[in-house]
Amino acid sequence: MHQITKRLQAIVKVAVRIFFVLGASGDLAKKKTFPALFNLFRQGFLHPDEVHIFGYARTKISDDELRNRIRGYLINDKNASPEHVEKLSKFLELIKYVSGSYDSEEGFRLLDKEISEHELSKNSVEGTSRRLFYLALPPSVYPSVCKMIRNFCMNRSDLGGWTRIVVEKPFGKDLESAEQLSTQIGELFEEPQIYRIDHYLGKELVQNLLVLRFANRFFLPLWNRDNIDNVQIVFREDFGTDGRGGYFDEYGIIRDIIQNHLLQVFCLVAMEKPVSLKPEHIRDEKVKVLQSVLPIKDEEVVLGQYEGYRDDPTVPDQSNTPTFATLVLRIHNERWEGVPFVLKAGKALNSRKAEIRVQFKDVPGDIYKCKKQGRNEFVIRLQPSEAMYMKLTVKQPGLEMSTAQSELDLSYVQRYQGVTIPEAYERLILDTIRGDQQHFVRRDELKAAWEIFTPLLHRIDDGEMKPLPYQPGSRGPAEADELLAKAGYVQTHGYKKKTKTTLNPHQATRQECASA
Ligand SMILES: NC(=O)C1=CN([C@@H]2O[C@H](COP(=O)(O)OP(=O)(O)OC[C@H]3O[C@@H](n4cnc5c(N)ncnc54)[C@H](OP(=O)(O)O)[C@@H]3O)[C@@H](O)[C@H]2O)C=CC1
Ligand SMILES: O=C1O[C@H](COP(=O)(O)O)[C@@H](O)[C@H](O)[C@H]1O
Repeated sequence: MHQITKRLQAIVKVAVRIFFVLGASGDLAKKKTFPALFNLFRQGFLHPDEVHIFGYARTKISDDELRNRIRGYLINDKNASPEHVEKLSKFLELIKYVSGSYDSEEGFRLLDKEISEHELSKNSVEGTSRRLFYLALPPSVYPSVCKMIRNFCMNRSDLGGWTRIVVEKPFGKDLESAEQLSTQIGELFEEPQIYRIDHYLGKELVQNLLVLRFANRFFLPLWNRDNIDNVQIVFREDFGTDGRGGYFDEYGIIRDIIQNHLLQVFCLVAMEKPVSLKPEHIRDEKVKVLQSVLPIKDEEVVLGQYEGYRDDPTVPDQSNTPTFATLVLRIHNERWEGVPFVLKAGKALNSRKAEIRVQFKDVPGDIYKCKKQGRNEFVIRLQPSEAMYMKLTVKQPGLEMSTAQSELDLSYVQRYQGVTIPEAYERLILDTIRGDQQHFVRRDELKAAWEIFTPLLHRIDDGEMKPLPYQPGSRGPAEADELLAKAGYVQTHGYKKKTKTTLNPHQATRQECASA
């Protein structure tokens, strides 16, 4: 009886949440992890009486030195109100730093001792806190870190609480290494404790994809091979490897962006309707569509490397690593047979943009000769300036009966004025606290993703496929545009999307008519 009461007390009291940012001295921690935690704190999702944050890394610094390193990423000129400053100083007080290695008991025992002290100081029962370990670390140290957590830092599950780990991409380098990593981690933690984060799944418009597809009658009958000619999923950055050349050269653009971020978006665009919104039902459908992807053909791949990439001292002089790739995925199923999905990603290009472009087939029985105007397209811009718009043919306003391309435009900045769109990491960290794995990658999903790309990656690693040089600031190799055209994409010439003015719609129409 006494034992039961004690357990009940523990469960009732258990509210303490502890975040561990392992690799706290690194780039991701300061730019993304701590800012996301701060934003959650500011908005009241993390309560100062319940939460504590530990940074952990080998670098020998004090609590204050860590706080000073991250402070600049939590405040800026536009956001320095007295209220913000006060919240920031309260948040920084919650952070402590422990230094230790990633493969020895000492540091992790010290961490556990600190947690116990904290639990007791919060009048909670030792071992009962909810512990979230964020591995902001190179994947090479995941196995040893997970072992240390398992051996020395777990909550006592029979007393309540939980332990979860968040692991960052890249999860492995190919099918074999990813499976090996999954097995190593899987021997230490159950799948529901493992959160494989892909921050593209936390982006507002990526989260909107299933809503768009399955909550709108418009799209249900159109979303298939009968109506859609081709789909592009594009990521462009207008800067190079930016001090991360050493990391990047080991992975390349396919492992850095396409195998994870773009493939996740691809799944949401192409998968079938899940049985329900339960995370497992959604992830089941993602796995199915990945398993239906046909082997990638060499002639449907264009690789590039920007000129100057190898000037980075951390990049080998003979590097064969692509910084750009365009490739075609084809799905062998009833919905998508014959529809090319063109995935394109590149660094040091002419703009920074991520978008999905669904191009529809030509109108049959084209009495308006609108084929020459260009095809209908549905574009979902993930960033910058979230938007979705449909390019369509309309009557040109005026006395003449002529047609023109125009757009139905939902730009978030205009439609949702004053609404702050949360950062991807913020949303995903909140999911980990809530125990919602919908927007995280399941082990079998990861395996299916690597199955698609491993043969191609091995041919590139072996030097059998070579990247073409391209000018920084360009669109990438011209061959990529040729591949796109071969895949069936028809460029609309002479159309430019109109940005909205502040005029009311009536005035705008009159002005356009006047100038027409
Ligand atoms: N930076 C980014 O924008 C993004 C990063 N990621 C992923 O997040 C993870 C962390 O990335 P990032 O912060 O950039 O990485 P860093 O290179 O900055 O490494 C993070 C920390 O890990 C420790 N570390 C670095 N190299 C080693 C090593 N060889 N062995 C042991 N410890 C090491 C260092 O801490 P110390 O020496 O103090 O122990 C370092 O501060 C990676 O998996 C990366 O792929 C994912 C998306 C974006
Ligand atoms: O994971 C990564 O993503 C970033 C791009 O993220 P975004 O949210 O700014 O689009 C990329 O720069 C980096 O190379 C890659 O590792």
